[in-house]
Amino acid sequence: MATLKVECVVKEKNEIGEGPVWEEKDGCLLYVDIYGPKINRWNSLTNQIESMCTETYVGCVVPRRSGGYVIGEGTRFAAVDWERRAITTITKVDTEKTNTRFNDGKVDPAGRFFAGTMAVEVRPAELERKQGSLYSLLPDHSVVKHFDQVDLSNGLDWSPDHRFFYYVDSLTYMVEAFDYDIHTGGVANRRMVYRLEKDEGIPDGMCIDVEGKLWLACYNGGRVLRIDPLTGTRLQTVKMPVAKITSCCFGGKDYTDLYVTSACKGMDEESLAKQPQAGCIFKVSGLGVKGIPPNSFSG
Ligand SMILES: O=C(O)[C@H](O)[C@@H](O)[C@H](O)[C@H](O)CO
Ligand SMILES: [Zn+2]
Repeated sequence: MATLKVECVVKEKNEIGEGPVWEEKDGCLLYVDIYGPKINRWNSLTNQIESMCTETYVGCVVPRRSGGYVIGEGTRFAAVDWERRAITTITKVDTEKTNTRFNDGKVDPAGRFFAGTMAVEVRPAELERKQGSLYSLLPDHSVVKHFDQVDLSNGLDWSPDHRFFYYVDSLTYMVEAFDYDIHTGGVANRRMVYRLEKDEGIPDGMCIDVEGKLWLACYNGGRVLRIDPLTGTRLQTVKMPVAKITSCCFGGKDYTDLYVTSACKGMDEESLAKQPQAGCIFKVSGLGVKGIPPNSFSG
């Protein structure tokens, strides 16, 4: 059995590091700093970081099958030409709202880009409630609104057999499941999977492994949890060296390493001194489990 190891690999701090995605072809980790606002790309072989500023808060970035990326930025879905460092609007959401922004997002196994919105925070986790919605951007660039009344749209992923969609609205302190129809891209039959315990903090980003178990980043909880969504039980707790853990994805050789993002926004000097790695990105190895390669937006 491999031994568990937690290493700080990206030492450049993010205000809110989020949305990690492994790019196998170049051995790179793609992620955003929501408040940078920036899209970043860390090369695991050279240890170099390439960055690109966005106009406003950027919640998520995903690869695009035809090249480049798609982002959920402010209230628009936009296309990124990484070589040219150019961003063009695809379409807007939340057009009737004035104070929302995209947060976490991910591509489903059929190439649809799912991303949710939330009210812009006054302080971390302090915001006008019920302002968010969950959307998907389809290959023809039309948008589906799946539901509204969301407080803080966050982690999402699909079961390996595509039958379930797992979702976090952070302020519910739960992980929830829906039945998923991979043919229509529709979600139905919402129910609770796991409720966080007090010291586990606020549920944030998450990803799934090949065994269909969820890896959940716990903001203010300083840990990542492995949860069995079918039984609703916590299988494992991985303690991290900083409290504000925001998201995770599998990457590296055969997708056996878990890359974990964190934040430092809103921390005072005293807690920053105690947690000098807040905002950095960590690699957890030796978990003995594999992740699933990320999907690319097909439009
Ligand atoms: O990373 C995110 O998803 C949010 O945009 C952040 O603001 C925090 O994680 C949130 O405040 C904690 O719940
Ligand atoms: Zn998040």
